[in-house]
Amino acid sequence: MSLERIAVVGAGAWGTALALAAERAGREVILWGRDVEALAATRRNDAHLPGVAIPPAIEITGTIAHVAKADAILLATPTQTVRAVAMRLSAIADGTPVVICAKGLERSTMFRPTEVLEQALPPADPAVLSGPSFAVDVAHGLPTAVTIAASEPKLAMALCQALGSPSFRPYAETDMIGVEIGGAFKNVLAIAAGIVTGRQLGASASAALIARGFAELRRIGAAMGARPETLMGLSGLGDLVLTCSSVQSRNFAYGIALGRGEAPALGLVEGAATAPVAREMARTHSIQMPITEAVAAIVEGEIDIDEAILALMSRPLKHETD
Ligand SMILES: NC(=O)C1=CN([C@@H]2O[C@H](COP(=O)(O)OP(=O)(O)OC[C@H]3O[C@@H](n4cnc5c(N)ncnc54)[C@H](O)[C@@H]3O)[C@@H](O)[C@H]2O)C=CC1
Ligand SMILES: O=C(CO)COP(=O)(O)O
Repeated sequence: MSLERIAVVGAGAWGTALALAAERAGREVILWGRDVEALAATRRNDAHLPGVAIPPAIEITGTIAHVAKADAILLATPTQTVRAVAMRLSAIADGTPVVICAKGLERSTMFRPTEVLEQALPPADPAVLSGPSFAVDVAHGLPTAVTIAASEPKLAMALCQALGSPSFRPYAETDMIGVEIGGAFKNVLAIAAGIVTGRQLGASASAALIARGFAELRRIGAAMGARPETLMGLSGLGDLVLTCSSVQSRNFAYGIALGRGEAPALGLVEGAATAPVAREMARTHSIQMPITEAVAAIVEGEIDIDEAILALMSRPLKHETD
């Protein structure tokens, strides 16, 4: 299977970075977005990726019908918009592989984005791309590794071959549930890690948060049918470490602001939208996820931060691996 023409849907930070990665991999690239007149004229996305030039070989378009030319579509808009965008694609994408590049869970249904896609765009062949990868790093061609999962191994490998280059290394996987759960839950945990940093609770607390957060991720992954090895990989542990330790992460930065008692900056914070869904999912599966519960309660304004920290530290003592 050869995927020569790649369309990227969504011209924000991640969509633009992925278009650049695909172009570097030698593909013919179409970047579709809303309101892309300025982007097409200047070939710069200064709002999202300052200082990055978009090569002329990338076709920038606001006409969704152009996406129909593609052999595969990378869907890189925020999670809560995946359904609406997939419905727009339904008029043009007939069985074309669609790769979800968003990280989160749909608030209204608790669905993973590939489940949304299966419902909103039934002929699409869903796949998912996730892992530790800041758009700015990918845009600048810094070495990055991600996971691409599709239920059909040949499709996962064809997508890796289409997008892989010396600076962008995708690994093929078939466990879409594990890859999506890792990407969605690490954002919630990154908010918690940001709160720890913003509250100046110390490096020991940060490390404990990551380890106990990872325990929660493995528990919910097992309940949802993810393979444990997937969560040990790039889209689980890898992305958890990245976003729980870098101020470049919007989720981590949002948590820092909360921890400092400041008003968080406006912008896309997927973990804030996903936290209440993650909590609901944990409760539905009777999984103990106290950090996730605390983040959901904080972002929903149900509890204050000091109360949440005290509650976490005062839980009944237990065996570590229970
Ligand atoms: N920025 C990053 O470093 C990375 C982001 N992601 C994920 O990619 C997804 C998108 O994030 P970013 O690109 O960073 O966000 P962004 O805020 O930079 O861009 C979002 C883009 O989506 C567009 N958009 C929103 N609703 C739309 C709709 N209904 N139809 C068409 N376009 C719409 C906006 O106009 C904007 O261009 C998120 O789920 C995020 O978690 C994943 C890996 C890295
Ligand atoms: O998913 C990301 C890096 O892998 C980007 O994280 P933020 O959305 O927190 O910026």
